[in-house]
Amino acid sequence: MKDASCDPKPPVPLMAAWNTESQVHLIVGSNPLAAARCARSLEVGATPIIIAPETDDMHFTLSEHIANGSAQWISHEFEDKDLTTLGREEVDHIVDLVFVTLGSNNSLSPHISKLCRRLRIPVNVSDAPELCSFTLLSTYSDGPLHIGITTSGRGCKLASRLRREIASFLPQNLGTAIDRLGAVRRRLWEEDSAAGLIEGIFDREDDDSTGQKHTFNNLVTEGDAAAAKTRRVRWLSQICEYWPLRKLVSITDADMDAILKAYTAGNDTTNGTNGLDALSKKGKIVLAGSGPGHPDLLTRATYHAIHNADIILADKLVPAPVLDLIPRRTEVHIARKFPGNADQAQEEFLVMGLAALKQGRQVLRLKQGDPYLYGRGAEEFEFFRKEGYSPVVLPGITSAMSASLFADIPATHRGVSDQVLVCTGTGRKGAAPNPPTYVPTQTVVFLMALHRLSALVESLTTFPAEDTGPQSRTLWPKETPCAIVERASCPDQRVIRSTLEHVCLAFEEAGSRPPGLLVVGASCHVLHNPQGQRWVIEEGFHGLDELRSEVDVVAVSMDEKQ
Ligand SMILES: O=C(O)CCc1c2[nH]c(c1CC(=O)O)Cc1[nH]c(c(CC(=O)O)c1CCC(=O)O)Cc1[nH]c(c(CC(=O)O)c1CCC(=O)O)Cc1[nH]c(c(CCC(=O)O)c1CC(=O)O)C2
Ligand SMILES: C[S@@+](CC[C@H](N)C(=O)[O-])C[C@H]1O[C@@H](n2cnc3c(N)ncnc32)[C@H](O)[C@@H]1O
Repeated sequence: MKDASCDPKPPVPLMAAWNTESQVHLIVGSNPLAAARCARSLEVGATPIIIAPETDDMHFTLSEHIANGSAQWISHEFEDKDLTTLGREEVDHIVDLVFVTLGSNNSLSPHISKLCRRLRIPVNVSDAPELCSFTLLSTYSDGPLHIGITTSGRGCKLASRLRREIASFLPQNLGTAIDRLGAVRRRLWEEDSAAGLIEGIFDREDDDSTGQKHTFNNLVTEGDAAAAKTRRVRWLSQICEYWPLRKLVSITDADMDAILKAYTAGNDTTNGTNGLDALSKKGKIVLAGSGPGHPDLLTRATYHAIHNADIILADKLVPAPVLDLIPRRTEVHIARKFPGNADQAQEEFLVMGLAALKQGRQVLRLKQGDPYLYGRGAEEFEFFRKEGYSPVVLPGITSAMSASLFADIPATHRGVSDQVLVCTGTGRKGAAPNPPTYVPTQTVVFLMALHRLSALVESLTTFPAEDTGPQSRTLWPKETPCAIVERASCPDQRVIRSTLEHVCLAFEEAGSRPPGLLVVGASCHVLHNPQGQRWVIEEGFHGLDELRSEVDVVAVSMDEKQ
């Protein structure tokens, strides 16, 4: 294999998964590698044709495939016309793919590679990356799920190790769960299409920026039965986005039906609890925040509460790695806080929490970030206090402050920013909140803002056309630095650094990766300045995991000293 460090060009990302069913694959050679290629072609539903002269050392599995008719053998040395005569009739007999297994020293290899490229036939030449127009992936499959790994010719053993490691992180039966969710999605799609509802609203909610008001919130006010169906589609996307994989794979058709019917059912709030009020043991409730995403940002108090609870009522945004810390036997419910259903889901949890308390159980109401910051924490506190159960409230690291930190944005910075404002980008019932006035030394953090980013940025930088009277606020200059921070503290954290002028386009091109927030103000460019570029996108954050392994290393070496 060639030393990759000498490659002149860095590898570019790959684009497609390929359906090779019924294709004709030409395999030049009869050695063990040819046998492996032949097996792979058969696995993906293609018909392999072996091109090799009469030989004594035909690999035995090739001989078997030829003998049982699954592969065809043309016993001659490769001829140019093989490429254009042995393929399927429907593609004018041109073969679909060519594997050359003769090695890079054989003069036929570059010749076949050149010919294939001219004929637009994908070609792979073993041990000669420069002669390949494609490389093979090390794949993991589970039903409809296919994960392919390539190191772009740098290390096939490493690729296969990575495949195994990634696969070992995935729960069993993920393929079946994907099938089940796919079937529900299709069903909803068909029902909604029949009702004439769906028009590009599947995963994104920023239609309001284009003025096309068939968004979710509009549907609420219309309140008709058909709108309910459209909402279910969005609920499904949220389940796929937020639920831990472990929970997703254990979901049954009945669970799915229950979730999707919940909207119309309205008062299905008990979820299995039956109000055994008479027990003498008094229940206790803890209301805790779980931090922005990474489990290491939990407080020790919340960690203990997780381990001591009999029942955990977790909000939808509570990060999956935090949910993974919950002991297996603990009863867990995840809020059905899907767009437009927040009040109902909230009510559902209050009823469940109270029922559990009356049974004398330890209840943990787990919220994301900090429980009091846009988390309805105080409402819940009041509710339970009135019922005679005052919660113990535990703070959590809020995304409002930590997301900017993890994106290297200092909320205040001497001479640049001397104040911080945290606000919501979406008001009650989806209303547009009053935009804050421009303060040059302020850092503003907008939560719940990205699904209506364009409208928000517009409101910061321009006055509405009809608003011609005296203005009580100053507009934010379009050159104001800003950043979108998504999935802060998680390995898939993403930061888009830009200015108010370009941020919407950047976000539109990048697509959303919820949850995320917008930070606006001069402090955004203190540590990273895009230097004239319209935007810069930074992917990934592993700081906390790296810290974790260093601590582990120290702990081990201390153990050894003892
Ligand atoms: O008022 C409404 O019914 C919904 C309007 C709406 C809001 N955010 C929004 C929407 C659109 C939507 O959810 O469809 C928009 C909204 N709601 C939410 C998110 C986060 C997400 O789904 O990714 C987002 C943002 C999505 C994005 O920007 O990409 C979810 C949300 N809203 C909220 C909470 C907290 C909670 O319910 O306990 C939660 C988290 C629930 C969970 O983890 O399960 C609460 C919320 N929603 C809202 C506010 C601002 C209220 C105000 O300023 O008066 C507040 C704060 C509050 O009630 O104290 C308004
Ligand atoms: C309803 S608010 C709850 C905030 C939470 N109580 C807190 O203190 O972080 C939800 C919003 O928090 C923000 N958010 C939560 N986690 C985040 C994360 N890891 N990265 C970026 N933004 C996040 C997003 O703006 C999301 O819309």
